[in-house]
Amino acid sequence: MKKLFGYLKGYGGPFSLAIIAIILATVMQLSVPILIKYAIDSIIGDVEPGRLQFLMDAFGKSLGGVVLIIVVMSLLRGVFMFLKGYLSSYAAENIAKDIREKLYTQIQYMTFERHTRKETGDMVQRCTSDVETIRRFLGVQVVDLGRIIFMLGFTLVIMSTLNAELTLYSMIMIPVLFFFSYIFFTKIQKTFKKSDEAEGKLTTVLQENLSGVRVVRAFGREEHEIDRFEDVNASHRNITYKLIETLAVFWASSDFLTLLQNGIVLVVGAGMVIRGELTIGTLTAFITYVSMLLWPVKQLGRLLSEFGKTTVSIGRIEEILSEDIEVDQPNEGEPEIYGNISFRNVSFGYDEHQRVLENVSFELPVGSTLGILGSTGSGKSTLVHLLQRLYDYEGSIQIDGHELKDIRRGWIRKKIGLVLQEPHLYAKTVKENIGITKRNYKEKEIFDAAKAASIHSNILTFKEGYDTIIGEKGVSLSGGQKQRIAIARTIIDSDKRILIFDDSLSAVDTETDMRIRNALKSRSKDITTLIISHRIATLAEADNIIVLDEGRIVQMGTHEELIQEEGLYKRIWDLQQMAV
Ligand SMILES: Nc1ncnc2c1ncn2[C@@H]1O[C@H](COP(=O)(O)OP(=O)(O)OP(=O)(O)O)[C@@H](O)[C@H]1O
Repeated sequence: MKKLFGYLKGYGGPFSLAIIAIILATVMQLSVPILIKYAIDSIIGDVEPGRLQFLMDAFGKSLGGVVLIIVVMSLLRGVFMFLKGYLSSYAAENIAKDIREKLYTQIQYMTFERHTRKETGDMVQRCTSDVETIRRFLGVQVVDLGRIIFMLGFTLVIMSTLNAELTLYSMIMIPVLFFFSYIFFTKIQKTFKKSDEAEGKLTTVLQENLSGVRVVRAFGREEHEIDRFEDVNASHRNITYKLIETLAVFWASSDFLTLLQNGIVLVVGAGMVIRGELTIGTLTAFITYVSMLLWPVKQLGRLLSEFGKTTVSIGRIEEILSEDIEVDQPNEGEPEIYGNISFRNVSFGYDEHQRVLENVSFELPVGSTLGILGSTGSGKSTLVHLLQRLYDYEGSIQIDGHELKDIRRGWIRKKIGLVLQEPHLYAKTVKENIGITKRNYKEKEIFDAAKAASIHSNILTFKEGYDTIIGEKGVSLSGGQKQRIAIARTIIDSDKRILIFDDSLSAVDTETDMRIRNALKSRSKDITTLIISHRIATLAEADNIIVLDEGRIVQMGTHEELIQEEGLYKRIWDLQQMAV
């Protein structure tokens, strides 16, 4: 509740005006039965107007005058309802926009560790459906709450002025209806949560399938994928069905209670009319007012159930907003980075029970190249993650003598260029993709980077050259072309003092691989480079090579040294030599 009102901050003005507008609309609505009573009793019939003498003074016995005023009031009600809709939507849309922005910013700064633990589909759902639930609640229900309270109070006052005894009869069902709504609200909350989770799972499966479509086709997993989707789809259907069923039971039962209440008033009221204790006009007004009285009670139930759903959504959003984010500490600085790297007894595990790196130590002077070889899962990418300060580590990692933990994350990442094996390219032009890190790259800089990455001549063969759009709406690139564009995108940035190629030359042939490495070397002699590769030819020219096995360095040396000693390096070298 506190959180919900927190969201309203800054939009109190439009919300208050919306509530005033809806109260005025309700006044117009509630006045109509009084006018009808007057018309029936005092204009058509011959009953003394009593408290309604003021109507007699204003309209005399003119039915036309009363009808006219009913029309005017209905029009005014329409105007006030429009204002309420306009103002509350304005506030709710802005609040939803604010929440989305907050979430997006949080996601940008959330620690990498938290990111890897979250399912993408679920996150997308929290940023869309859950925000939508809050928007709907604030845009419709909160303002309705003002109307409900006012309507309930005002209807009761009018009714009791007309006839206190019949008012009591009209209230019999109120506690029943309210209690019923409350139980329903408690029950439905869990189902709403389950429904949200099922929707999240559905989105996750869909998202995974779309992004992994090539793997699915390659392994002929279509049927398995369809089965998997059918499972989550069926479970989503079942939960939603149960939800709708429960809601239907609620609406039907509450309608029954309302009708029952109408019946009670009609029977008791008719008896009173027969006994001459009530006029027909008052009974007519009462029947209308009973519906008006029970509507807010029922709405209160609905509001409570929507509130249940909204609290679940708020909880899911707050869960993301309260996740750990990368926060700069006061001791973290922005020292000049040249590129001397030193790992001393570095150990790390994604969880406490399993070490992924164990006592890793090596020195990498500025401008030199380190080759990293190791079987899958041996910790190569993890080592690179640590260098980017994505995780905390044990031991010491120093860059130019500064402990990595004391260097601001944003600063060190600005200085380190990382090319992944499967880079993510944007659905933009080739030129925009290469120059993504800065807006104002000159064409020559883009061409030079592309040339160094051995992709320039390829790009020129595309239909629109550097202006060709990459991705679904444009050209489909091969794995090697993607890798080379990603290399060009990384090396164009002259701020980078350290370059990391995480198996990012795997999809290019040996010759292109060599051409790229030579071009990089001649571009800048003082950039420190780390190359992870399964291909010995890619690593052979490195100044130093480490071989990782289950997180430990098991061999270290130059290519010439390593092919002399027995071990993984020589075994792979021999195998690759044989293949050649
Ligand atoms: N985010 C993560 N959370 C938990 N465990 C992880 C995470 N990332 C990697 N691991 C585990 O850490 C170990 C090392 O993974 P890493 O990706 O560093 O290996 P790698 O040598 O780069 O492998 P590959 O050559 O296949 O890329 C593996 O056992 C892997 O399952």
